[in-house]
This record gives sequence, C-alpha cells and structure tokens, in this order.
Amino acid sequence: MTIYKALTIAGSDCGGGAGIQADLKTFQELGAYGMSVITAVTAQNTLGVQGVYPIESAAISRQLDSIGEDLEPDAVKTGMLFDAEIIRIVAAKVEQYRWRSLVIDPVMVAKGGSPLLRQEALQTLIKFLIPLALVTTPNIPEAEILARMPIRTLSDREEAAKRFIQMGSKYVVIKGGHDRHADEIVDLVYDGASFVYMESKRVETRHTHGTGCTYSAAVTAQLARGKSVAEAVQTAKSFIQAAIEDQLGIGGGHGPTNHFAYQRRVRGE
Ligand SMILES: Nc1ncnc2c1ncn2[C@@H]1O[C@H](COP(=O)(O)OP(=O)(O)O)[C@@H](O)[C@H]1O
Ligand SMILES: Cc1ncc(COP(=O)(O)OP(=O)(O)O)c(N)n1
Repeated sequence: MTIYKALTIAGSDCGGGAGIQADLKTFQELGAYGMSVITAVTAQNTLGVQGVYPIESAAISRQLDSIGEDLEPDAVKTGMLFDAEIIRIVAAKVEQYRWRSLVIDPVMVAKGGSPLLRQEALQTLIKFLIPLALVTTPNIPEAEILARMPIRTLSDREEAAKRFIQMGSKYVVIKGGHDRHADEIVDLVYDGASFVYMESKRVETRHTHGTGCTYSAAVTAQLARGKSVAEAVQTAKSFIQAAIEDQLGIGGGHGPTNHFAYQRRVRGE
C-alpha cells in the first residue's frame, strides 16, 4: 500500500475548526498521512481568538528538520506563519528540502478580526515564500493586500491573479467566500495562461470557521496523492462545499465546518 504524506506548517487552533487541527482532519479524510510543524499556539473557539502564543524559532526549525531529515512529504502547506522570522525559516527549509508541491494559504486574520500575521511580515511573504509556491490560495481581502489593489469585479480578480503569478506562484486560487453580494460563490483558478471559474451555491450559515484552512488542506492532500492542480482544486471545492452544507452546529458563535461530510457523502450515508 502506498502511503501519501502531507505536511502542514501552521498554527494550532485548540477549538479544532481551523489551523493544524483542520488540516490534519482533512488530510486523514482524503487519504493522506498527516504531519505537522506548529508555528504558534492559539487559544480560540467559535466565539473568537482569546490568545496567540508564537513558538520560538529554534523549535520551528527543529520540527522542520525532523520532518525533512526523515519523512519526505509528498506535498506541504503553510497556514498561520505569524511573523517575518518564521516565514524566513520556513522558506529556507522548503528550499533546503526541495519541497516542490507547496500550497501557501496566506492566513492574515481570523474571522472575528484577530490578526494572525504581523503587518511587517507581508514583504517577507511576497519576497521569500510566494515565489516557492505551486499554489497560493488567498481569500479576497488577502489578495487585495498582497496584490496591492482593490478587488470588486471579476476582472479585478483576474488582474490580481496575474500579480500572484508575477510574484512567482505557479497557480493561484482567489477564493470567493468574502464576496457577500452573490448567491453563487466563485473561486478563480489561474495558472498564468487561462482563467477557470469554479462556482458553487452559497450556503447561508455562520458556521464557516476554518473554511480556508480546510480548503487548502484538501488541495494539499490531493497533490500528495499525485493529482494535478486542476484535479486537486476540484476535489477541494467538493470537500469544502460538503463540509459547510452539513454543519455540525457546535459552539455559540462561528462554528467549525464538518470534516466528516465529504466522505460520508462518498459512502452514501
Ligand atoms: N458560505 C459559503 N458557502 C459555500 N462555500 C463557501 C462559503 N464560504 C466560503 N466558501 C468556500 O470555502 C472556501 C474558502 O473560502 P473563503 O471563505 O473565501 O476563505 P477564507 O476562509 O480563507 O476566508 C472557498 O472555496 C469558498 O468558495
Ligand atoms: C491557527 C489558525 N490558523 C488559521 C486560522 C484562519 O483560518 P481560516 O480557515 O481562514 O478560517 P477563519 O478564521 O476565517 O474562520 C485560524 N482562525 N486559526
């Protein structure tokens, strides 16, 4: 039996909806052996983020080396990286270990508004990490900041997507969850040659905590299994749609998505 291995480099969400926890659950559900390098511990739940505690640099480096020296991930994703020093360490290790199937989810703020990336880290992200990406998966506010332009129309999205390719990412997915005006949600996928629009029905729910982490983890799991980027984003879209539609309804605020939902549907349950 072939074991496909996926690594997430991200923050811990003790509430289990986003971050490392969402990534590992998604890897498992999509048949990839999950590994993690923790960059920060957060205290959060469905009501918000109560605390952020970055991990010291030496511990992050050591975790990356422990994976790199032995376990050879087939695909890697990054989530919450918190500051410029952590981004530099991660970029250096990605290059050192030649992790080519790299998915960058440029996490900046949690849904409640708590910052998960320091402002001073933006240039470091653009200069050192995005050029190493196979796929970058910004939401609209993240794309606006990184591409340095307002995004209101679909042609704005196309222009922003081009800027990510100029930054060095081979593919970009600009996720449409933050476009509140439409019944349909549109994710834009671009590889530098053609634009592909992936549409889905907007689910009216407040239980969307961790959608971005879950989506990018699903892309990563599929890449680890040897799928193309086109196939990976297709499965990730079905995975996140099921996870949002079949809500768990736990917690008093913005609840997590349902990581069981996609496979339950595949099994016909
Ligand atoms: N209410 C929703 N209904 C259906 N799909 C959604 C909804 N919100 C987000 N998505 C999907 O979830 C994924 C993550 O999108 P988004 O919410 O934009 O990112 P983030 O969680 O990083 O802010 C995208 O594929 C998007 O289309
Ligand atoms: C530890 C941690 N990492 C990332 C996030 C943000 O995740 P995301 O999937 O964008 O979900 P929301 O925060 O927007 O619900 C997080 N909250 N915590």
